[in-house]
Amino acid sequence: MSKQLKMTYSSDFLFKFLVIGNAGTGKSCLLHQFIEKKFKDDSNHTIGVEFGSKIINVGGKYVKLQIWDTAGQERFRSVTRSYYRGAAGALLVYDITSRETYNALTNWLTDARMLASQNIVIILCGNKKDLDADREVTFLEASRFAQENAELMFLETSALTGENVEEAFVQCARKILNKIESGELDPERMGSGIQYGDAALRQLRSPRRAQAQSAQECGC
Ligand SMILES: Nc1nc2c(ncn2[C@@H]2O[C@H](COP(=O)(O)OP(=O)(O)OP(=O)(O)O)[C@@H](O)[C@H]2O)c(=O)[nH]1
Repeated sequence: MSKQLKMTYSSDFLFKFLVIGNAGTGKSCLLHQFIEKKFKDDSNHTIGVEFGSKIINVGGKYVKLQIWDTAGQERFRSVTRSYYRGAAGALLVYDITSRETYNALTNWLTDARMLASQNIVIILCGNKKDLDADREVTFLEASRFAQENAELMFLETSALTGENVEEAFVQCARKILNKIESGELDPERMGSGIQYGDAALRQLRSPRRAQAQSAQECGC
């Protein structure tokens, strides 16, 4: 199968992802930039949740990300919280030009670990990196925050220029894959937020089919 076809039709894993953080930090724009490779310049507040999906190649494995972009506004919190369950990964977004969005990170982290899973893999994204002149949160303090909070991964991103957007999703997916490979995460555990994709299922099924065929052939 050609690489292009495999990208279109097959995946080894499916990961459920969340994008969380205060309203106006650029969550919908990050998702749009990731999927469409374009800046969404007419972005309105998200009502409840929106959905996007994309297949990425991580170290030779094809991973389908199913991404829930949640509304940051408090009035939607009860709806958005109901989508956290069983998420394997999350982008936790603040706006580098707004200290208020940075100060809210601890609450978002607590929610994610309580409602999704204690093992959820989170990457902290300081978005609007292009607005450096208006910066209210330094790179250094956010790096320290990330280190002090169970070693979150951390990147500054720009949904406007696209800088580090793909990297954020890929780094998060790579960490989940590493945890699967090391046995720390079990895709078969209920609520892991991970499923085998169609390519992996074909591989899992084919040895059995081969066994059944050889049993038939030998008549036992
Ligand atoms: N300069 C700049 N502006 C951005 C960037 N990302 C988003 N914005 C702007 O920030 C505003 C909010 O972006 P959204 O993506 O709608 O924010 P959100 O976090 O999804 O907001 P809610 O849906 O209310 O939670 C919009 O006016 C975007 O144009 C960025 O990287 N750079």
